[in-house]
Amino acid sequence: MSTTKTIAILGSGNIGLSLAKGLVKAGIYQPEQITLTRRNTKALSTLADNGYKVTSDNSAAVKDADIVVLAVLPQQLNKLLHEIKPAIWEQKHLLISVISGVTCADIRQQLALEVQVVRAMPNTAIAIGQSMTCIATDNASAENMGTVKSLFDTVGVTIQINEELMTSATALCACGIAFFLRSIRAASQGGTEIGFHAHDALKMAAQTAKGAADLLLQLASHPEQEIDKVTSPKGCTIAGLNEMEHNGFSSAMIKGIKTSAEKAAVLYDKEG
Ligand SMILES: NC(=O)C1=CN([C@@H]2O[C@H](COP(=O)(O)OP(=O)(O)OC[C@H]3O[C@@H](n4cnc5c(N)ncnc54)[C@H](OP(=O)(O)O)[C@@H]3O)[C@@H](O)[C@H]2O)C=CC1
Ligand SMILES: O=C(O)[C@@H]1CCC=N1
Repeated sequence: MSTTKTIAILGSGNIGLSLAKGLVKAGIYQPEQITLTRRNTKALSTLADNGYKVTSDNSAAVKDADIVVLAVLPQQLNKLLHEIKPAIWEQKHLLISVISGVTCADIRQQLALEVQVVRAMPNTAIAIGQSMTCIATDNASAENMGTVKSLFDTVGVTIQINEELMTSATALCACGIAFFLRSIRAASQGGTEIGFHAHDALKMAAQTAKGAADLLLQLASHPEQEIDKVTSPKGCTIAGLNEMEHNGFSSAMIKGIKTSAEKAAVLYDKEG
C-alpha cells in the first residue's frame, strides 16, 4: 500500500527516524514524501543523500505536509508548537504526537487551535516493522483514526486504547523494548559464564527470546502454560527459575514497569 500524502516528522531523533525508515521500508512512503526536521540538520545528511527532505524550518515542513508527526522530547514541545502554530491549518492538518506524557488536549491548548490530534506510542522496533503501537485520540474523526491505524499497521501491530492509558502503554511497550533487551543481554552474560563466546551467547539468547514470544503470539497461549512444558520434575529449568524468583525476577520487572509509568505521567511541564 502506498500513499500520495506527505508527512513531516518534527524532531528526527531516535523514534522519529525509526518511524521514517519503517514507513519507507514498508513501501507506504517514498523518502521524497517525508520531510525530516531537527535543529542540527548535519546529523541528517545521510538521510538527505537517500532522498528524504531535510530542514530545520519546522513551519515550512508543516506547510508542505498533510500529516505532521511531533517527535521531540516533552521539554522541547512548547517551543516547537509556538514556532509552528502559524503554519497549521485546522481543516488540513492531522497531528500525530508520539511524545510521552502529553495529552491531545495539551497540544491543542498550547496551539489554541481545534486541530485534530492523535497520540501514538510506538517503539523502536518500528524501524524493522515490528512495533507494538498504541493509538488514542479525544477529537480525531474515525476516518483520521483509520488513516493513523493503517499507517502504523504497516510497521507493526497497532491497537486503539483510551487516552488515559497512554502513559501505561508507554511503560509497557515503548520502554518495554529496553526491558526485554536488558533481559536478553543478562541471559547472554549467563551464557558466557557457562561456556559460550559472547557473540554466540547473544545470538542464542535472542533467538530463544524470539521463540518464547512467538509461542505466545502464534499459539495464543499463556506463559505459565508454556513454562509448565519446559519444567521437568526435579529438573534444571525449575531449579533455575525458582532461583531467579528468589532473587526477585518478576518483582523487579513489575516494579520497573510501574516506575516507568509513574515517570511517564510527569515528563511534561505545561508551563515549561
Ligand atoms: N525513543 C523511543 O523509543 C520512544 C520515544 N518516544 C517519544 O518520542 C520523543 C522523542 O524521543 P527520542 O527520539 O528518544 O529523542 P531524541 O532526543 O532522540 O529526538 C528528539 C529530536 O528532536 C530534535 N529537536 C529538538 N528540538 C527541535 C526543534 N525545535 N525542531 C526540530 N527538531 C527538534 C532533536 O534534534 P536537534 O537537537 O538537532 O534539534 C532530536 O533529534 C519523546 O517525546 C519520547 O517520549 C515515544 C516512543 C518511543
Ligand atoms: O525514555 C523515554 O522517556 C522515552 C519514552 C518511551 C521510550 N523512550
